[in-house]
Amino acid sequence: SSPVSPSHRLISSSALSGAVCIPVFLPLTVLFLICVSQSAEASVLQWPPCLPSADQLWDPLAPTLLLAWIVLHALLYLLPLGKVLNVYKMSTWFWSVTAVLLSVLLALGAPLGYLCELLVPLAVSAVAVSFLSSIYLYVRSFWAPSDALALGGDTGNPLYDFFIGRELNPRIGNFDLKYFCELRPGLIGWVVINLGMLMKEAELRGSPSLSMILVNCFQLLYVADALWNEEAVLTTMDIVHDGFGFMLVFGDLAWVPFTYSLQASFLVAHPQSLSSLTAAAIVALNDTGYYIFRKSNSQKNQFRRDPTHPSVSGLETIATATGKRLLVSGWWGLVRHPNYLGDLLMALAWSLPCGFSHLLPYFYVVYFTVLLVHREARDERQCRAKYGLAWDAYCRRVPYRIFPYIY
Ligand SMILES: NC(=O)C1=CN([C@@H]2O[C@H](COP(=O)(O)OP(=O)(O)OC[C@H]3O[C@@H](n4cnc5c(N)ncnc54)[C@H](OP(=O)(O)O)[C@@H]3O)[C@@H](O)[C@H]2O)C=CC1
Ligand SMILES: CC(C)=CCC[C@@H](C)[C@H]1CC=C2C3=C(CC[C@@]21C)[C@@]1(C)CC[C@H](O)C(C)(C)[C@@H]1CC3
Repeated sequence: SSPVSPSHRLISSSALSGAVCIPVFLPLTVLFLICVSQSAEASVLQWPPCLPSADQLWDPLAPTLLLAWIVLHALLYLLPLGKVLNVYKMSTWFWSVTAVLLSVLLALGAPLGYLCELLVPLAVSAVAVSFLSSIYLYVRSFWAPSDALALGGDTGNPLYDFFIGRELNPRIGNFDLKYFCELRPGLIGWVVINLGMLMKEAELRGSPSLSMILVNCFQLLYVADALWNEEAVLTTMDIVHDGFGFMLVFGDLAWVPFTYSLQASFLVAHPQSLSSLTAAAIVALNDTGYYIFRKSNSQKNQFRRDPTHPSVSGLETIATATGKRLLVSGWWGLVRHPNYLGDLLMALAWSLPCGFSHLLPYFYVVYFTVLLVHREARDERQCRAKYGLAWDAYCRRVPYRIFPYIY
């Protein structure tokens, strides 16, 4: 007789091999990319590939700083301040606390530029914390009731379930682990690493370059926007559908801070000169991307919260069998994912200050295009299953997915 429970689903061999290879391949990719960004050649195509030597991997200061950083954010999250939505703590105020703390540290002369030397051991520590946290999440999921498990995260295959995550929203009391990790230590850590690179450049060359200032400002705007609009993260696929396993833990704690900061890390060792005119054009591109990203996300969020609100009540919609309506005019009538379009324009603007001499600063644009195209296909499948014929009607009415007249 088969020991497979009825809730267990069959997984393809390609999905299983992905779940086995990715936890090895992605951490190595992070170390490789940091190493390339700091090497003189900065070539991603160099053979043999650039990897840190064994003695570069470890510095006892790195895990100490990382754990202190995570604990600081957990304590700030636990403070009884800020609005609570369901069990989620909205704490925009806490962004200002972090900013004040950082300013005090800088005023006291904290050598933030030293983060540049610590990048590799910090990334190794973040990978170790990701593995340990994912093991904890996997084990504790066996005590969770079956309705707390993510669809698709309970296949019965330990490797796959460890990777995808069994439990949907693991919590310790009211402390939601997924929501905490998605928006706090990694995302804010990314901004701090950028700032460290800016300080390092100032130490080396007397002042930060225009390229470095642009990269820091663009990415700070992106992170501040995410924290300012933190309610919106509650409706993303990651929070609503995906289990909290290695993929998301590693994505939040290691991938985001250490690969999203590659442009800043590249600029420390590879200074670029930028004319004011080029800088102005890049700022215009980033602002256009941000405008599309913010307006389209806010339009959908407002419509989902209150379709009778004056800012969205005049928009054309189609009805679906679920009772929910779909927007077919405004931003969501331009393409089916206007928010991805804005995000991709910003991604390009973050790379352009690094010039055209190297591929590495464009890693983020390439990775992000692949991620969003894959995500769009996944969302499309879920929406078709949810809305059926109404979704097909929406697709006929708005034929392009991300880029008008192209894709
Ligand atoms: N920087 C990064 O690394 C990443 C950034 N992002 C960004 O995160 C943001 C959120 O992205 P994501 O969670 O993927 O998805 P979206 O915010 O695009 O949400 C998709 C959902 O919106 C609803 N929807 C789709 N079309 C319509 C319509 N016409 N009218 C009304 N509702 C509609 C559907 O849900 P329902 O109908 O159930 O409400 C659908 O499932 C994006 O801006 C993206 O760019 C995402 C991933 C990584
Ligand atoms: C290769 C790999 C490990 C992929 C894992 C994917 C994750 C890195 C991303 C999945 C969805 C994300 C979101 C954001 C960051 C990256 C991850 C975690 C996000 C927090 C960035 C800021 C945005 O404003 C956002 C809040 C909309 C966004 C939500 C999704």
